Amino acid sequence: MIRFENVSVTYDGHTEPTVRDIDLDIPEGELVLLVGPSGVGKSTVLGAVSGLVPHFTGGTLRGRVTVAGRDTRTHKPRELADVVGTVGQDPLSHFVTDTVEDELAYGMESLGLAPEVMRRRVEETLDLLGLADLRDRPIATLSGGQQQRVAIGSVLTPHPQVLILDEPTSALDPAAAEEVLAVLQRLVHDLGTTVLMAEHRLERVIQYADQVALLPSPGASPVLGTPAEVMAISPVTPPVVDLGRLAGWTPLPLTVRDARRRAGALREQLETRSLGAEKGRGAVLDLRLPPRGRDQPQTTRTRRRWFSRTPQPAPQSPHTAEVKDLTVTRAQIRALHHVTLTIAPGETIALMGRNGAGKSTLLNSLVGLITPTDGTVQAGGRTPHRTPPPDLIRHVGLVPQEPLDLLYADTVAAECTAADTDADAPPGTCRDLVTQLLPGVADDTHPRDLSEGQRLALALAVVLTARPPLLLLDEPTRGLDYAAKARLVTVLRDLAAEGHAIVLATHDVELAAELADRVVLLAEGEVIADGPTAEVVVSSPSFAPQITKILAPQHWLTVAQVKQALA
Ligand SMILES: Nc1ncnc2c1ncn2[C@@H]1O[C@H](COP(=O)(O)OP(=O)(O)OP(=O)(O)O)[C@@H](O)[C@H]1O
Ligand SMILES: Nc1ncnc2c1ncn2[C@@H]1O[C@H](COP(=O)(O)OP(=O)(O)OP(=O)(O)O)[C@@H](O)[C@H]1O
Repeated sequence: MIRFENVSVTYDGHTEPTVRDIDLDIPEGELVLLVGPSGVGKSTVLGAVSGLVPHFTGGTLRGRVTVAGRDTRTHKPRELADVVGTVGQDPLSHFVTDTVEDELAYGMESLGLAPEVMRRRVEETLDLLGLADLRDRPIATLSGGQQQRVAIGSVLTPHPQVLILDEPTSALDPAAAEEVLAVLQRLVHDLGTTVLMAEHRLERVIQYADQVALLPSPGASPVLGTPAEVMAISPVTPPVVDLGRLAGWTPLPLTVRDARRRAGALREQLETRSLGAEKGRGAVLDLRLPPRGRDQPQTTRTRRRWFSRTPQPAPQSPHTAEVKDLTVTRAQIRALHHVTLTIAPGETIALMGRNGAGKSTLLNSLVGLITPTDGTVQAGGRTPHRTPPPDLIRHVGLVPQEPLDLLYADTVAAECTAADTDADAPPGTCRDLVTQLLPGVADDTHPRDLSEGQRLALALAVVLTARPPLLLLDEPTRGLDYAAKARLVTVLRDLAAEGHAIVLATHDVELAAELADRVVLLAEGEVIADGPTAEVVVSSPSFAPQITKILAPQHWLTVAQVKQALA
């Protein structure tokens, strides 16, 4: 159904091809997962199928890509629209209409489907993707995850033979991600739809894949095989596979269920190693990194420091930020309701909860982009929405869900120079941070042409240049591979050790397990849980990481903890 014959893509201004000599044959009715490190060319491969590469991106495509027999070099994306449905990494750039229902119908209208068919499919899709309550909503008022669901729904309604999805679950909460993947699997099984999907969070998707195509490194040929075959050699692997490797299990488990069946001996071993732990529980609290609260002596940290200067302390309050009784109503929609929260220096908080729960609204309130309807917000002793941005960036910085919202310059180098100037930081500060986060980002690249992961690294570096004592990150692992995520974790831990408070809104349960001291769970705009990570995630099946599920009833969170216990 999809065939690549000796395909190379060279973007304008690049001397070397981004992807090289790709031969790939994807049969009809299969769900194939495209995996590989950040920036390796996954979006480029997907774009070559939908025709966006090279028709919209520019550059040169050599070789031949055919979809359902049509050559994508001679057929523009418009001429493939009856066969291929595409969801890219940025749903907002897709939308052509203003409301949810219109958007779901749009693709079918362009194909001239009968009104009664359109009506039925819109209703089906609203139900399948949990969008019925939002049907009349303007798209601009939806949360990131709600928009991603609409974007997926809008390509499903015309029932294309081929679906091309670039990180379709990146903004979805864990339960919504499962729902969307189950819908895709049903299309594959019942309608014979062919799905090619790139996704970094393998823990969410690997069990749905018939085959996995791995791009191991830039310019290398793809390796196609069963999920188990590819995971055995892949540089990117989910926690369940990492645990399998650590425990020496063959074949490697791909699902929590597989791993639980094998985990008996490991659990026993861990039980005996977790000295002092009460029976039936692991030593998770003992083994976690020492709490990074403000009482921790900073001298215990030996890791290299990221910044030569220490962050400015909050002037009056012992807290970095305080939210009291905050209510935010936006266009008659109650986004937050009586939220009270204090954030201490050195603390890392994961803000979790379903799509639309109010996470971004809370972060935006802390950075002054939203004015409270009721209640108060203080950050660094200031009231954010009344503080001029040049002053505020030294107290609180937000890396938004869409990093491009923060980037204005034409090149990476110009963006970094501007960030150094705005923050009054030594020249080169921002550029060094970009390199540390994601090596290999070229100075003269336009931020728009960076891969998703590279853009995030740049936006994070821009914000960190001002060394704000309060750092806010909205869904920071979108587009990041496991290695980039590990580097992000290191950076954030170092910042926390220096006294920066960090709040991440995230659906990435593995990241929360790895990094957060504390989890605040929001539901429909209210705080429904606030406590130590181990307690909050372990008691919630949706938000528990893979290792917790595999080793329950013991309370382990990450492979690193298990490794440390076995050492
Ligand atoms: N339109 C473009 N012009 C120039 N370079 C581009 C363009 N699009 C992508 N690139 C470059 O090609 C490389 C591969 O990018 P691509 O987005 O395909 O990677 P990816 O594997 O999808 O990354 P991620 O996992 O971070 O989304 C990157 O170095 C990127 O900077
Ligand atoms: N501009 C807006 N106007 C009206 N309502 C809005 C607006 N932006 C967001 N909302 C609504 O406010 C609620 C909270 O949205 P918010 O973006 O804070 O959720 P979230 O928890 O960050 O979601 P996600 O996980 O999907 O990013 C949702 O019901 C959303 O639809």
